[in-house]
Amino acid sequence: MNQVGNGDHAEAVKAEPRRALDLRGVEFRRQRRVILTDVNLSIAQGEKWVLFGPNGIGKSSLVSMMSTRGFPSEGSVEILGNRLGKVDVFSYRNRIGLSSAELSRAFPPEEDPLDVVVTALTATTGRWRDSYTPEEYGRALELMTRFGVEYLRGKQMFKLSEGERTRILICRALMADPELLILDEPTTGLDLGGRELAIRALSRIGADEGGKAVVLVTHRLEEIPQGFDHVAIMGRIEGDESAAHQDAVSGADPKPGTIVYRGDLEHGFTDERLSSVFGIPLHVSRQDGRWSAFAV
Ligand SMILES: Nc1ncnc2c1ncn2[C@@H]1O[C@H](COP(=O)(O)OP(=O)(O)OP(=O)(O)O)[C@@H](O)[C@H]1O
Repeated sequence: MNQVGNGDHAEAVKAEPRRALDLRGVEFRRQRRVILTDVNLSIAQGEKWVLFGPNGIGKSSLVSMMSTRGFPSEGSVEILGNRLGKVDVFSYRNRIGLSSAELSRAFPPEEDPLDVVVTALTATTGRWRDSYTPEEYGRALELMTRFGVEYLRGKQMFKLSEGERTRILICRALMADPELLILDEPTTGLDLGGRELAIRALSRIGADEGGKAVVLVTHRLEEIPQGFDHVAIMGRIEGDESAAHQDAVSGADPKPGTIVYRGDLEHGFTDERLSSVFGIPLHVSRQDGRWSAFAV
């Protein structure tokens, strides 16, 4: 926490809230294709954001940068005050909780799920020479119990079902009580009961007044937990005339993705915007705090 003396008080009142994430003019290119362009997003500590968009728009590419695993081709990414590329990512990676399909492939196949959870404390994927205290293992088990997977202790990661793996990764993401929590499609592979339990747990995280910033990535409206009040909606960039893009984008490639709306969730999900993003007429509704959309 910032310590401010009396003389600094007026300054502190005027100061902007601390940024958990700050992306400016980000472009992401792979194999001469522009995947993302002109991405600008600022997330303050404590804010709960949904990153929403259709398949293949670049959500996971964005997550790779937000979680220090990818690097922008242009622009800047600042994470918890650390500029990507300027500060050693290992000095702050353990302050970021991440759950993603890409991360799930990083663990040794025979790793004990309990170790997958506890190793979040050192931001490592594999228990080498690190040792953890009984209290730390206790917390890992407590999380596994909360997500109904305590019975997986002592098993091997490669034998887990997709839904079990997903739950273990959510536990891992929460283990180090991170300042920035990034959950990329955290309900993938969960059955109806598992999905609803996960959404309930995520709603509690959304309602948490603490300083944790959360980014929840999804392409399903009905999986947005209550308590999340900001949304960044991704869509394809219109009129992509720049010379750089003409060079880089081949005829068959889709236009680059970008953020077409950022702000409060309430005003983000309109029929018009979602119809445009998905290219099909949609009607959006909200009942008992849960969102849904259907083609009309
Ligand atoms: N390393 C890479 N090399 C080439 N193309 C890539 C690479 N990584 C991603 N892409 C392409 O970039 C686009 C965006 O992919 P990304 O996985 O970020 O989308 P997404 O929004 O997360 O999709 P989904 O909702 O289907 O998971 C896709 O067309 C994908 O094929």
